[in-house]
Amino acid sequence: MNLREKYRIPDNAIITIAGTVGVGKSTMTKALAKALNFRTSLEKVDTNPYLDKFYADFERWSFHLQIYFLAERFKEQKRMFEYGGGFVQDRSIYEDAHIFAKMHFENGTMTAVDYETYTSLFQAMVMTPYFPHPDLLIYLEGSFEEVIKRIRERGRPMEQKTPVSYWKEMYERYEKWINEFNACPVLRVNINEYDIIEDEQSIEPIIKKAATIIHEYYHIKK
Ligand SMILES: Nc1ncnc2c1ncn2[C@@H]1O[C@H](COP(=O)(O)OP(=O)(O)O)[C@@H](O)[C@H]1O
Ligand SMILES: Nc1ncnc2c1ncn2[C@H]1C[C@H](O)[C@@H](COP(=O)(O)O)O1
Repeated sequence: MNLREKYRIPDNAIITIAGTVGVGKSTMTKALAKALNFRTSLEKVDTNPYLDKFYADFERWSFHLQIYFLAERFKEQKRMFEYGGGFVQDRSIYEDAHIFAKMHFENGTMTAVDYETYTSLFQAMVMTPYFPHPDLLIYLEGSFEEVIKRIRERGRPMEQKTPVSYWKEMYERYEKWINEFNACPVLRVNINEYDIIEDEQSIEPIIKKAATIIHEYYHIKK
């Protein structure tokens, strides 16, 4: 019996992993999908045609990048729906709009017209009754120092060149965002609570808590 069966997580569930850059979403996505025998929906960084350009010049490329991410995540949403669920997704579509696009607009690195265009497209695509929200959003959180350490150790060149103040602002925006987020049920997990790199079993208590929230949610929805 796998952990999905043991904790009676529906085989059509969609679980999204959220959190700031470097906190451990991709690592958790892969480990959780493996433990549940689910598919993954991963954020592809290496093939993103705008990401390097964006980090070199926010003002020039922020709109292009947001449109690209929106399209990619929407296509992934469609793929998950077509498979009938059973996915763990690396980052939610909500973070694109409510963290990244908003931050660049408020910092003047996305124009008001571009932000308005982006927001109206996001709302038309996502904020509708037809858009299937995840069954659970697992929010990963840890200290800012640990997040920075992980970004440094991972060593993506464009992220190394970005000032620490950028990551600090994003970290603070994430904390505020998750306190107000209510589009679907949330499980908050501190990154000190598990170590799936050293100990695969440490994911089981997280699955147990996830199952409890999903069961409560299904019960309420009935
Ligand atoms: N539980 C963990 N313990 C130690 N290091 C971790 C853990 N999870 C992730 N990492 C490391 O932190 C870095 C960022 O992780 P990643 O999953 O790529 O984050 P994200 O997808 O949130 O940007 C990677 O180098 C990864 O190996
Ligand atoms: N919507 C986004 N806008 C700007 N930058 C973004 C967005 N989504 C992801 N990113 C960046 C941040 C990182 O450099 C890479 C991958 O994110 P990660 O949290 O490491 O998975 O893309």
